[in-house]
Amino acid sequence: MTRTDCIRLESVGRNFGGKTVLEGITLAVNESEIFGLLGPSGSGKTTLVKLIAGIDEASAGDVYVLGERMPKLAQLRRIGYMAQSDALYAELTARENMEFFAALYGLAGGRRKKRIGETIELVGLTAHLNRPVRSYSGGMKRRLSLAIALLHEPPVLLLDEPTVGIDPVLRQSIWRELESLARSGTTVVVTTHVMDEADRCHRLGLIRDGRLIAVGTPESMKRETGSATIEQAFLRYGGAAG
Ligand SMILES: Nc1ncnc2c1ncn2[C@@H]1O[C@H](COP(=O)(O)OP(=O)(O)OP(=O)(O)O)[C@@H](O)[C@H]1O
Repeated sequence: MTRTDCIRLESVGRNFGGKTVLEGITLAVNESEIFGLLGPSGSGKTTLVKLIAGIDEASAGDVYVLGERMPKLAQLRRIGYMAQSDALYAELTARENMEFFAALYGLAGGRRKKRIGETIELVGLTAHLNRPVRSYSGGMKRRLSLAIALLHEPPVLLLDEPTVGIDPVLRQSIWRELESLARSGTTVVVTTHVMDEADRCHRLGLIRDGRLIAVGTPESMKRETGSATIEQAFLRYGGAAG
């Protein structure tokens, strides 16, 4: 099957002050792929996702999403981004939050209503739609943030630890949805610490100390390192912290 690059990073680096957080990242993510970023805490996963989302700008190299050099404001409508810390309005209800973001993404009328209903259902919050977000638990806020990232059916989904604080049953249904979205053409980049989630990704990028130390399918990574699990493969590639 011929597939095109959806996200392309060329020699990307990011420094904060004198500190190098990402260095020499070259990577292509295909259309319709679920690509997982795996790495220890502080290895640079969030920074990389923010560069792809166009929320932050690379200090070196180039980032392209759907052929456009990032950052680019007009890409907002083509990207669904779920940050690690929830960007929600606590005093507004879930519905009001969703209405706000739907308007920002240019969703109107019947489509807006339909998408709010569909995405809130997916994350299991339909019964809580009219409650103010300040009364939500941490896991409920994560779920609402995920629903918002999915609202406008973006061709590119960037999810930073989307299932933290979400129970295993709901986590399964969210993964099934991500797989179904990918089958219908959505490109998904997801950061995770959860090894069984890593196994569900089509390909993985292992990050350590701001560098991409390996890229491949979960199976090829296990085979190449003679490992039974992704965790073991990661350690054999040199992913151990410290
Ligand atoms: N705005 C910033 N200014 C200075 N340093 C930063 C900034 N943002 C990130 N960093 C540093 O960059 C490094 C990578 O952080 P990042 O959040 O990308 O890691 P991560 O792999 O996503 O970690 P975690 O899994 O804990 O979320 C860390 O050392 C962090 O302190």
